[in-house]
Amino acid sequence: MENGRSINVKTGQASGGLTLPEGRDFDLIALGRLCIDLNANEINRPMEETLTFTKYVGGSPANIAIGASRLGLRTAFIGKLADDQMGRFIEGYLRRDGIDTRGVSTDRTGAVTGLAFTEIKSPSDCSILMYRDNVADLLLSPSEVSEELIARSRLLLLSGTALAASPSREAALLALTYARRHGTAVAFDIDYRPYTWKSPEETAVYYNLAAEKSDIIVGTREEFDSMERFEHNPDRSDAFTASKWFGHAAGLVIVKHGKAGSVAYTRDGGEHRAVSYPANVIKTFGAGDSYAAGFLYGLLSGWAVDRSMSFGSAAASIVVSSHSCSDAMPTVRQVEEYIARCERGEIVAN
Ligand SMILES: Nc1ncnc2c1ncn2[C@@H]1O[C@H](COP(=O)(O)OP(=O)(O)OP(=O)(O)O)[C@@H](O)[C@H]1O
Ligand SMILES: O=C(O)C[C@@H](O)[C@H](O)C(=O)CO
Repeated sequence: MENGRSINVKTGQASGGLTLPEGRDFDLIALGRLCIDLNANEINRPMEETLTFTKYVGGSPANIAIGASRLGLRTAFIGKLADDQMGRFIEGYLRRDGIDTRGVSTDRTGAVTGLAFTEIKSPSDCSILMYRDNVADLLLSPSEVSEELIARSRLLLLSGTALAASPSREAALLALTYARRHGTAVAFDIDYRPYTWKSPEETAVYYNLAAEKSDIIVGTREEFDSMERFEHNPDRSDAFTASKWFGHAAGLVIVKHGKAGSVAYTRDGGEHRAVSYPANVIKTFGAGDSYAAGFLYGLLSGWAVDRSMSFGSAAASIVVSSHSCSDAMPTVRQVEEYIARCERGEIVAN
């Protein structure tokens, strides 16, 4: 059965058997970094030749939270900001976007805001230069994680980079404990950023610890590979990956494959494949965050897995067709209009 651009290869329950709590004050609470993107204005050339940048709020979990809020989800954030102009810029942006920031604390030790300089050599050749020394986001401490906010939320979105260093690592693991204690669903976005970790072994150990307590795990094939260094999956099989996590708390495992689309496996045996929507791509990054926001919007709205994947895919096409990530996060109407335009053949991929 097809739903837009997703196909139920093996149908399970529409929701994949996943039950998200109802009757909470927040739909989604994100935990992780709040940073700044500096996207090159002179695109289609290396960063050595760029002179000017546009400043946006960045950080994968920040992008996802902004995307969720723009889609109408009641959204909160747990994180730590630098005590400087960048930190105040970010907090003001989140508040203006309707995101509850009472779980966001401010560092007083002189730590700084993480910067992501983005290089757009071509629509398909983009990279990110990240400055992450002494960043405030990794100083989030366990005592700054609000159990109450997590208990009042339907879903906790945990970004894997929060596990990269202490005390943020312990804060993230404590948030998972709170979520399990209060029946708050957990979506673990692997979000592997190599430069933030000391070794691949450390990455694998902590990612596996977090994933074992997660209901939904989403990542690229490469990100799942980084978690499987102690397993034998020579074919890099997505089905093998999913089956591993159904032996723990997971009910839903999504593997993203760039322009080729995505595949979702559910504990009840479902397998759903979604193709990407056409896009006039400016830059590829931001796809994962917008996909996650759109997909989680669908699940939290009670939609079936395949419909949620299709919606997330359309949101991703909108963001990769834009210069920014956070600013470009679409509303429901914008996603629906984009889908309609694609169905009328009005959008041609570059
Ligand atoms: N070039 C593209 N054109 C259209 N859709 C795309 C493109 N690249 C990615 N997408 C969509 O976005 C989804 C997630 O993209 P991807 O697999 O690149 O995740 P990611 O690597 O986490 O993204 P990011 O680059 O933001 O880190 C894909 O499943 C697809 O639906
Ligand atoms: O996640 C980061 O730190 C970088 C992001 O801010 C950037 O927008 C991106 O790469 C999104 O995928």
